[in-house]
Amino acid sequence: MQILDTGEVRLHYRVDGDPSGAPIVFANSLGTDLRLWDAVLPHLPAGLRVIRFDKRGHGLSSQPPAPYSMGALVRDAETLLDHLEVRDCVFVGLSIGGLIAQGLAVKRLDQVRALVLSNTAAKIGTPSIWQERMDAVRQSGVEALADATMERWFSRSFRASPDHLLWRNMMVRQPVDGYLGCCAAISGTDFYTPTSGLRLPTLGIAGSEDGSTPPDLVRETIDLIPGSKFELMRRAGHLPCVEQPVEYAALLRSFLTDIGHI
Ligand SMILES: O=C(O)CC1=CCC(=O)O1
Repeated sequence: MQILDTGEVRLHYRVDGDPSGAPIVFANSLGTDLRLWDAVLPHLPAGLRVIRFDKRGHGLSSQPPAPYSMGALVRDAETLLDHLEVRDCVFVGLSIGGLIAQGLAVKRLDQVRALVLSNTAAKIGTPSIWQERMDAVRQSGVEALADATMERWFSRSFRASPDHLLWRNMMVRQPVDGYLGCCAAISGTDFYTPTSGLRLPTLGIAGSEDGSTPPDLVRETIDLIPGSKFELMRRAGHLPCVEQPVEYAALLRSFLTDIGHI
């Protein structure tokens, strides 16, 4: 377990794989921690330096009081990558992790050479949707959202298996400030204009049963970046890396090969 104290927040991160390999960085979604990628890692090509972290207010990172700004979340990733002396990484961001990915690519092209925008968009939801969620959490805690969230996160077939309950547990154990803080950051983010200016290899991944960022929404964002590629994972929800880790890793492998990262 490793911790970086940025002065604003203590960030929990993990580095696996080959310390001198080509870097790949994973940023997870609202209500999940870096274990989101556990099942994908064993299926990644050998020789990568694999970096994961818990964004502020999630997992084992510290919990500054809500609200957070997207600028702060991007700065956390930037500070961690500077600390680890990462240049030219492939940054894989899922959902809010994909917003962080877009913000970081706009700011630090020296750190990011390619993007994987998974189950994300340039703008996710509307301020009124996020306000409703924040009100519910303030009143009744994160658990109040859990059942509805499972329907957005997972396909019908995955929800029929008890495995999805582990992810429900992960979600309800996230600190209230972390959850609220990230809702506020998402609510205040519209990256359509900056993302339209990005020129770097990009892979978009969507899940056919994603109730949070449906395929058309993901595609609309991916199409903002010329030359990008889009993959639809069938029978998967918002977290295809959990439901279909082998297939998800295969998409990453093929993208990494295409761009000459491995
Ligand atoms: O909870 C959800 O609906 C899924 C989600 C939206 C943004 C994010 O990071 O996760």
